[in-house]
Amino acid sequence: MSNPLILRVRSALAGIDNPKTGRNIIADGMIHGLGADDEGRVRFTLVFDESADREEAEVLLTQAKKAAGALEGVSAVTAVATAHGSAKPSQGRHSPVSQQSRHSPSSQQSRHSPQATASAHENPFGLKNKPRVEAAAETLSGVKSIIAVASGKGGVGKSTVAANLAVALAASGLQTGLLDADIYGPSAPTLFGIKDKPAMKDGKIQPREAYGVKIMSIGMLIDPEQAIAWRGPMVMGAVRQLMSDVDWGDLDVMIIDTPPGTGDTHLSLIQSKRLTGAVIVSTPQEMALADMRRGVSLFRQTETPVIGVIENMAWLELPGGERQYLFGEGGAKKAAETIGAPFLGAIPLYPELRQASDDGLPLAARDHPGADVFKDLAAQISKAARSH
Ligand SMILES: Nc1ncnc2c1ncn2[C@@H]1O[C@H](COP(=O)(O)OP(=O)(O)OP(=O)(O)O)[C@@H](O)[C@H]1O
Repeated sequence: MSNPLILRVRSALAGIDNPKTGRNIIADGMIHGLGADDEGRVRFTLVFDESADREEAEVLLTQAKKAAGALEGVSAVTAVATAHGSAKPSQGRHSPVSQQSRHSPSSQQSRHSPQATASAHENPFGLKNKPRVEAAAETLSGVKSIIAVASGKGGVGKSTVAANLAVALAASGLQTGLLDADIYGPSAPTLFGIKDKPAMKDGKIQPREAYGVKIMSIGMLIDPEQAIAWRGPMVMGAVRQLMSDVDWGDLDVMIIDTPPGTGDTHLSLIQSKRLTGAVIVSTPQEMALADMRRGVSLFRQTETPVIGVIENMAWLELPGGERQYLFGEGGAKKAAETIGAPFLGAIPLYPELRQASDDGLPLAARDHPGADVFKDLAAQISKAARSH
């Protein structure tokens, strides 16, 4: 989901320290949904802990906006600060730092109770009114297995992995769909080079098709900036409509790219009772691992099988063939063993993967060693999906 401008913004933001941890805000994983369009309009969300105070959030937000806005080629910056929910499954992941009542019982209730679907916000795409998420999922009767790709933390490459897995699954002969439900930072349009809006036919949204994968992204339906402030009922409505208003037809497997963390999207998917299982993507370093454990725990608590853990950006291969472990060696594998989740494999850091993603040409569809890595992961996932 990045382009050269995004990379420059990332490095400018990496110059801003979080006084609480002494690390920069990129290293702390606080920047989510970073995007930029051809006109140089940049957007991102700055995600804080629930414990962060409002003043501190506003200072960092101002600094971040200023740093991005000062870059050549940036015409506008839209950024908001949100609070990161705790890992408790009864809470959503994001709530605005500025919102006074974010812990109030009524806001908890409205997030996840079935009655929440009766909210006026339940129809975010402005389509016809729909029943609850469980019922919406019934319209996916032609879809044999549904796999959520999740990560505890942002920026670990979850969307890149989800997209390439979908391409590899399709290449293996399976009818495959990719539902990009990463509400706060949809990437599928960039990863597949899809620019235009999807067509409607007989009242249903038609998924796009690329590399044999049927693709629908929330980013094809709305401007991601609109979704930044969405909470429980809106998110639930969006997930429901991505399931029931899209003409998915018959699929062997549907991959769902979820937002980082554990929040309303995950709960909506779990409530749909259609998840075959979840795959967790993590980088090797400790901070990402702590979040990964929380993700695994949410799925386990709700009896959603954890198909396994994928370690991304595991190492960089040097020209002489040596491996450089930039984020530590084998951390995700060890963590998977500790928590008793299968380890599916490691994906190295491929500079070409980032380029391929920016160019809208998934690496899994190319003649590249990375394509074999995704092929192997896809084979394990489809085998596991058949057994669940
Ligand atoms: N194995 C890899 N090698 C090189 N670059 C990678 C790799 N995996 C991901 N990337 C790059 O890292 C960046 C972040 O990846 P991506 O957007 O998939 O992460 P994410 O976890 O989905 O992020 P978000 O939290 O914003 O949803 C992108 O520029 C992507 O191209």
